[in-house]
Amino acid sequence: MVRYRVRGGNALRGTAFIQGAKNAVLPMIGAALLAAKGRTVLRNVPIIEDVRRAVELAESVGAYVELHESERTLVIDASRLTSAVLPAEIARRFRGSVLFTPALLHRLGEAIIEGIGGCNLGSRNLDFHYLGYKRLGALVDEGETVIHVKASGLTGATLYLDTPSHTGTENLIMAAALAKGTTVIENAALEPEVLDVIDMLTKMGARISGGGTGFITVEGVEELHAVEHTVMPDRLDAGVFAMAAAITGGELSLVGTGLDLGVVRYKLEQMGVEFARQGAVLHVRCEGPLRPINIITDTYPGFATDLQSPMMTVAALADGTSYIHERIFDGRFALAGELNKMGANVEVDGSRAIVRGRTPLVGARVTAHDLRSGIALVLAGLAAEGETQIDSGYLIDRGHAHLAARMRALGADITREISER
Ligand SMILES: CC(=O)N[C@H]1[C@@H](OP(=O)(O)OP(=O)(O)OC[C@H]2O[C@@H](n3ccc(=O)[nH]c3=O)[C@H](O)[C@@H]2O)O[C@H](CO)[C@@H](O)[C@@H]1O
Ligand SMILES: C=C(OP(=O)(O)O)C(=O)O
Repeated sequence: MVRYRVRGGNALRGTAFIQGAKNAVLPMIGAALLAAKGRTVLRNVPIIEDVRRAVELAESVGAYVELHESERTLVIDASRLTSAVLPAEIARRFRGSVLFTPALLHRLGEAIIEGIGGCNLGSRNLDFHYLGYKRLGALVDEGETVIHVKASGLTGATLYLDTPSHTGTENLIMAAALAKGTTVIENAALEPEVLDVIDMLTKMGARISGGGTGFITVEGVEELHAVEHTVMPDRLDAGVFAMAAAITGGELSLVGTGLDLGVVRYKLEQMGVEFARQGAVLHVRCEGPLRPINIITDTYPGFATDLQSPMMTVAALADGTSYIHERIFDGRFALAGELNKMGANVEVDGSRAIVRGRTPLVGARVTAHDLRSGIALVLAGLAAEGETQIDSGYLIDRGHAHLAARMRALGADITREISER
C-alpha cells in the first residue's frame, strides 16, 4: 500500500516541471496498436501507474513495448497482435483500457473486454461507445461481466453522442479511421487531449477534420503507419502545481511546452492568484488571502471536473463561502468527508457543495478515494498544521508522476512510502 505523508507550512518556490498528459498518452497507446507495421515512438510520456498498466495491457495483447523511464519515451511495436482479450486483472485497474478496443476490432476482428477500471466517480457508462460501434457495423454482446465486440470490417456512419464523452470521442474516431467510407461524429468532445490524439492519428495517415468544433468527419483509410509523437503537457498536473503555489503563499515557474490552463487560471485569478506568461514559462504566485469562488464543472472549455477536487481544497482555504456544482459525474464529492476530518467545513447536497472557509486545517489520517481527491488531500496537507497521512496513494500515482520528488524539489515536506497496511 502506498502512503503519502505531508507536513504542512512550507511555501512552494522554484520551477515545477509539468508532466505529459495522462489523458492524451493513454489513447495514444491505443492508437499505436492500429499500426500494423513499424514502431511508434511516444515522447514526453508521464511515468505514472496508468502508463505502466497500459504497457502491461499492450503486452498482454501481443505488442512489444519498451518504456524508457528516464527518457520518458515509449516504443511500441504492434506488428504482431496475438490476443483480443483485455484481461480483467489489468483492464480493471485503469480507465484507459477502454481505448484498446478499436485497435483489437480492426486488427483481430474482435475485442473481449473483461473489465474497465478508472476512478470511482459514480456512474461511468459506456453506452455511447457501444452504440457507435454498432452503427459502424459491429456486434456488441454486453454480458454480465464480459463485453464482446465483433466486426469483420467497419463501415462509416453518422454517429451522435448524447454528451461529448472524452474517451467515447477518441474511440469512435479510432474506429472510424480504418472503416470503409465516411463517418461523422456529432457532439464530439473538444478537450485539448482529444485534439492531440487527432494530431497523432493524422500523422499516422488518418483523414480527420473538424477537431475542436464538435462535428468531426473521418474519411476511412486502408492503413495507418507508426509515427513519432510528443505528448502534450498535462493541464491537470499544471493546475495542481498552480494551486500548490496559491495555498502555500508560494511562487512557481511552471515549465511545459505551450501550457494553457484556460478557465482554471481565470478562476484562480478571481481568488487572488497572480499569473504571468514569461515566454514559454507560466509564472504563478499568491501573496494575499484567497477570495471565495463559484465553480460549475463542464466539458471543455468549461471548468474541468478533474480539477474540482483540488479546487475544493483551495476553496476551504479561502476567506468566505464558495459554491461548487459538479455536472459531469454523479459521485465526485468523496473528498468532502476527508477534508472535514482535517477541519474543513464542506457540506454536500446532491451535485452541489458549499465550502465555508477559511477554517484552519490540521494534519490527519485521510484516504484518497480516487486520483483527484488524493491529490486534493496532498494540497490540504501542504497547508495544514502538522502531519497528514494519505492512504491509498496508488490512486495518486495513477496520474501524477514522481509527485513527492517534484514537490520536495520545490520545498515541500512530503514523502511517499510503501507499507503493509
Ligand atoms: C482516461 C480519460 O480520458 N479520462 C477522462 C475522461 O473520462 P471518460 O472518457 O470516461 O469520461 P466521459 O467524458 O466519457 O464521461 C463523462 C460523463 O458522460 C457519461 N457517459 C460517458 C460515456 C457514455 O458512453 N455514456 C455516458 O453516459 C459518464 O457517465 C459521465 O457522467 O473524461 C472525464 C471527463 O472529462 C475525465 O474526468 C477523465 O479524466
Ligand atoms: C477521472 C480520472 O481518470 P480516469 O478516467 O482515468 O479514471 C481523472 O484523471 O481524474
